[in-house]
Amino acid sequence: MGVGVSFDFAGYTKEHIEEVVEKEELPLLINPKDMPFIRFVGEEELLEIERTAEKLREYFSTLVVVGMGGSSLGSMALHDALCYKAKRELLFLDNVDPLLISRTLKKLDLGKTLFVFVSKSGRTLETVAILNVVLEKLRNEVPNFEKHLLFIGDLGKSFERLASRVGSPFLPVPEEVGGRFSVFTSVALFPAAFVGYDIRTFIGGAQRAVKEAEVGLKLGACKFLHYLEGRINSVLVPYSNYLREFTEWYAQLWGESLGKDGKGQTPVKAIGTPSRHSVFQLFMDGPDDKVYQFFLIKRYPEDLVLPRKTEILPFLAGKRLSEVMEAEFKGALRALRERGRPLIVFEIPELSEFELGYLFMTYMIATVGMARLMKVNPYGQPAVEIGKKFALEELRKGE
Ligand SMILES: O=P(O)(O)OC[C@H]1O[C@](O)(CO)[C@@H](O)[C@@H]1O
Repeated sequence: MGVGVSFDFAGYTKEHIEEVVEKEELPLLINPKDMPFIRFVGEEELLEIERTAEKLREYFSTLVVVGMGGSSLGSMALHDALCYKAKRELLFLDNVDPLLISRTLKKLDLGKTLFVFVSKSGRTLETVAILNVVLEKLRNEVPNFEKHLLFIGDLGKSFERLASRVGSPFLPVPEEVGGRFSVFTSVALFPAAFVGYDIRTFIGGAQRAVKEAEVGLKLGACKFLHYLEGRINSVLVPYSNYLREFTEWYAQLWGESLGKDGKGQTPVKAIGTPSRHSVFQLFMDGPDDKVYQFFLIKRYPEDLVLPRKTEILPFLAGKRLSEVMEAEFKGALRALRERGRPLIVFEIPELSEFELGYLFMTYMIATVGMARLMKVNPYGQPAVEIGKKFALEELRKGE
């Protein structure tokens, strides 16, 4: 088990990257003060999450997670990758899009549905708006509506108070762990446990990544060197539809953590193989302003073999779809390499809890490492707050 990472430094040697890591003393960042997310949930808390999930699974077949940004993206990414083994339905409401909310609520069997509201601050506009719509509906349509609710958030904030007022369970998130770094807290662990994923193995993968923190730090250092060369875009190309949400999670992590003080590297998402037929022309022939991260799944949970005699392309006969995928992957790497484009390659043995834990944690470590090199604070998102304030002002007009 474990994720293989190889760097194709395009202009940099392995020694060069290691020199940056050493010179800037990045390994010193691996401590709970600089990286609060490496302090994993304790056994007691883990048991509480597991027990709550187990109990609620008896009554509910569907879980709807309502949360914005870091309060749902990690959970979504994990579920996207592991959905092939989910034992319950898991849905997400992460936008106030009226059509989305209305259609989702209409199709739910409310009697069998549990809603989990996730917000560290307990004040996020979108989450609170959806919460009120759902609450009203549950109050009108199901007996003991409070049994259909669970709240996750920071201790002492409004979600804890609301949970106690309505009599619903509440799971805390450590205050010092920011939303986009919270995938190893109740935020993502509870939904994962509810649908039947092995959250201990997921944490185990992350612990391995902390032990092998030099991988994450080198990832950060490598991307930083390319950033200095003018590579202001960071492209994620997973060869699997099931890592699409991982790229969304990554976009928040990389974007919100590093996009500060006029600096930043724009996260770009491009799923292999469809991206070959859309943006690859740009990747090959456009400006050299991107650093690429490719992800190959070595063993898919399900595979299909083509017939022994195929139409139109005879060389496909007897091949597995995963082989076609790998050929596409290798072809794309070779083409970009020949153009001198910088590549980082992840070989993921399989879509499993351990590998995902490793991947999430490696990227969080890389983010903090990169932030140190860029001299920005990876935590907080002051500029986001400005737009939030203006949106509230809009809503308060005419009060
Ligand atoms: O968990 P909360 O407080 O609802 O915040 C949701 C998201 O909003 C942000 O604060 C800003 O987008 C994110 O950093 C965070 O993950």
